[in-house]
Order: sequence, then structure tokens, then C-alpha cells
Amino acid sequence: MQIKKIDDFQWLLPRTGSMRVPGIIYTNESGLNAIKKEETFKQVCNVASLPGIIKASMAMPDIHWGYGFPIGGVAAFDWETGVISPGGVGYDINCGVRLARTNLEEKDVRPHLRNLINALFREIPSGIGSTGSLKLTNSEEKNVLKKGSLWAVQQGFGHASNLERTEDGGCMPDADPETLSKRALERGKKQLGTLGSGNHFLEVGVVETIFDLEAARAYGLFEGQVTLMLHTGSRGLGYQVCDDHLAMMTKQANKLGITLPDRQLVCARIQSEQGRHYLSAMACAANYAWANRQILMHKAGLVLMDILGISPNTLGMNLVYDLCHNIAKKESHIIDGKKQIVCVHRKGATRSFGPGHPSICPEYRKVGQPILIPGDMGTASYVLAGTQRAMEETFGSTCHGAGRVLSRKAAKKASRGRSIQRELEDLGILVKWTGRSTLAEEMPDAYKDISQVVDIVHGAGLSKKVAKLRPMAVLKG
Ligand SMILES: Nc1nc2c(ncn2[C@@H]2O[C@H](COP(=O)(O)O)[C@@H](O)[C@H]2O)c(=O)[nH]1
Ligand SMILES: [Mn+2]
Ligand SMILES: [Mn+2]
Repeated sequence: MQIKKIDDFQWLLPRTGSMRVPGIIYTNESGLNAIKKEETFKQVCNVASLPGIIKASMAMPDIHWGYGFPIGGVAAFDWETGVISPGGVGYDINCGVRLARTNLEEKDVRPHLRNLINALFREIPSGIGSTGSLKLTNSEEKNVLKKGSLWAVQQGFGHASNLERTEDGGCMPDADPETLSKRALERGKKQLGTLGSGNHFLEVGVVETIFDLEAARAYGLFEGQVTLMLHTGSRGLGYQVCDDHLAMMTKQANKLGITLPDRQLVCARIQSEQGRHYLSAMACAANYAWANRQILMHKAGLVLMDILGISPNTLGMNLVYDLCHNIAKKESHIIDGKKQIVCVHRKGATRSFGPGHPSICPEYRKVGQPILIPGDMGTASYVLAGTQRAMEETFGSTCHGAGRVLSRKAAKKASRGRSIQRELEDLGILVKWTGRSTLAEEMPDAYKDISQVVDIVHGAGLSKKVAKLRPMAVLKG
């Protein structure tokens, strides 16, 4: 497959065959070598062949293979003529990250760390298929699906001020619970307030370095500060929505009038009944995920206060931001000098809206929206800020994590004969986990070097480095 260097951070996959637009990969020379080129480039090119795609099929430096669309992929489709694809959103609809800051410093927490991680492990249900203490009635579940984070706040989980620090206020419009299958609703009733499995985590961290003082001040971050980072999504409900709609769209794939290069790219016109049906169900799952993260972060704050024996004022917990990295959104962007309404698919990619964007809350608007980039449980995570350049080049998007370099199977093999827990403890990081293979599959070597990935999006101007966080204690699914 042909690839041409555009500059130090951008590579072009020129149009060939059925591609309607070119592919663009954001990475550098060494990042390019780390990508499994055949399978991932092919996925970028396949996405470029879908109807209504605008500008380019893009990939961020954390790119790796995904179902149909690559993880780390960004693609925008014209709202009138384009398509929506469940594989372009992913199975875990609105999987995302939220970060809370506290008034505490490492020295306040370090002596209690073992008790803290044990208590978090007790209080936050985790693992595949885990169920929570919240058992929803049918009508309560429908309210969750319609209201998202607001529902959680109304039940006493967190504060109303959290909403404006959540992407889209923690609620996508047009969420109609009647679009969900019985099975999806059934799965959702028992799983609200649970972390999930494997890659999902709750992490106690500390701000190690500040790169951009003005943005860090706006976000309320300072060196030595203790933070809580949460990564989870819409659990079995979101999975079921994706699965249901893949099956429905596959049945009616002939309606699209094109031959798909890969069956996993199955999609529907945005302006079709099927397209609208999926978007409404996706919005329900997105709202469920926001409520889930709102509940879990509140619970984590209660555990911190209990273990440290401190008051809410001493803890001073405040949401920095909450973002989704598996979503399709109706957005307005300037394309070739003209405003255009598009459906931006970000699958393993994060919104990166720059300074002045009206959707950013007033405290952050001057510096751009916060972006939360988890790395891995043994290295680091980053806080970045959105940029104008991202608005111009990538429909306001950047990377979402380090991205895997080892498959789960390869990671398990590479961990044989090692104690990942001990390796992490030697670095001062405590870890508790639920799944039998989680620690091996999720070990730091399974992921790309987060600092390199972040240096690429910073160098490419898609987002700006604000702060680096170091993990202290990690709860994994
Ligand atoms: N700080 C931590 N980051 C982690 C951990 N496990 C995974 N990760 C990073 O999160 C992203 C999430 O990507 P997804 O596609 O799996 O949703 C992943 O790429 C890693 O970089 C962790 O325990 N702590
Ligand atoms: Mn997820
Ligand atoms: Mn995720």
C-alpha cells in the first residue's frame, strides 16, 4: 500500500479504487513503524469509500485495528447525504474518561493508599457482567436514557456544576428509549454504577508536571495534586445497541446501493429511518454512560473521604471534565470556507474544540476544552487542551489514549514468568483487579508509549500539552 509523507506528523494514503477521499494518518516516523500497516491502513482506506465522507478518512497516532473502522479513527459525513455506521462508533458507545481534581497532595494520600485501593475495590463493582447496587425500574431506566448525567445528579450523585464540565452537558438529545431492544433494556437495568472489565479503570493519580500554566490554572490543576481518573462506558446496554443495529443494518445493506469493502462497515443513510433509529438508540446508550461515570466518580469521592476521615471541603473534589471517545455527533464545522453540518464519528478519538468555541464552559473557553488522555497503569496519563488547528484539520479531534501495541493474547504471552503486580508496586503503584487475565492483558507493555503519542498530537497542533499525571493506585475491571 502506498503512503506518502506530508510533513513530520502527517502521512497520506492517496485515493485509489473505491476511495472517495484520501486517508490521513497523524503519526511520526517511529510511530509509523509501530503500526501494523496492512490491516490498519486498509481500514482507513475502507472508511474513505463510504458515501458522504468529507475531506479525508483520518487516523490518530494511537490507531490500531478495530471492528470495521480502526480505533483512533475520525471520519465526518455530510448530514444530508452521508451515512452513520455502528462500527464507526464502537461496541462500547460513549466509552469515555472523566477526571476529578482534589485539594489533596500526594503526602496526604500515600500513607492511606493500601486501604484506599482496597475500599475502592469493595465499593466499585468491577469485572465482566458485574452488576451494581442500583437496580432500576423500567421507568427509572428510561429516565436515565433520556437525561444522562442530569438523572444521576438528581439522585444525589455529584453536583449540578458537573454538567457544564461534561461534553454535551452529559446528555445527547433525541434519545428515545423505545428504540432499544428488550435485551438492551434488560442488560442496562442491573449494570448502572459499575466499572466493567479489562481496560476500564479508576485511577488515583498525582499531577507530576505542568506544561501550560495558563490552561492548568483554568482547569484548577497544580503540581503534586491528587486526581481521580475514570474510564468506562455504557456497559452491556451499549454493547447490545451496537450488536442489534449491526444485525438490522446488515439485513438491509442492499438499500445503500454500494458494495461495502468490508461487511463490518455496514451503515445506513443518516436521513433514513434506520439511520435515525440507530442515532436515537446510540444517544440513549451515550446518556447511560454519562450517568454511569457521574455515579462512579461520586462514589469514589465518598470512599476517599471515608478512608482519609476528611470532609467534602477538605477533599475539595471537583470535576475537571468528562469526555467521550466512542461516539458519532451532529456538529457544525467550517469546510472550504463554508459552514457545514456533519456527523463526526470519533472511534477511539477525542473531541478537541479550541479556544472560544461556544460549547466550552466559560471558565475554560479562553484556553480550549480539556482533553483527557489515559496512557497505561504503570506510566502516565495527560491532560491536553483543544486547539483551533484541530478545528481546521480534524473536525476538532485528537487521540484518545496510547493505543494497544500487543493483542490481549500477545500481552498474556509476554507477561509469562513475571509478576506485573510486583513490577508496579516497585514503581509505587498499587493495583487491584477483577478479571483473571486483566493484569497480563493490560500491562504497560501492551500499550504504545503515551508520551510519544501525546508528543505527536502536540507537534501536529491537534491539542496542546497541559499536564502529565502519574498513577498511584489503579482499580481495573
Ligand atoms: N492511566 C491508565 N490508562 C489506561 C489504563 N488502561 C488502559 N489505558 C489507556 O486508556 C486507553 C483507552 O482506550 P480504549 O480504546 O481501550 O477505550 C488505552 O488506549 C490506554 O492507553 C490504565 O489502567 N490506566
Ligand atoms: Mn470501553
Ligand atoms: Mn474507552
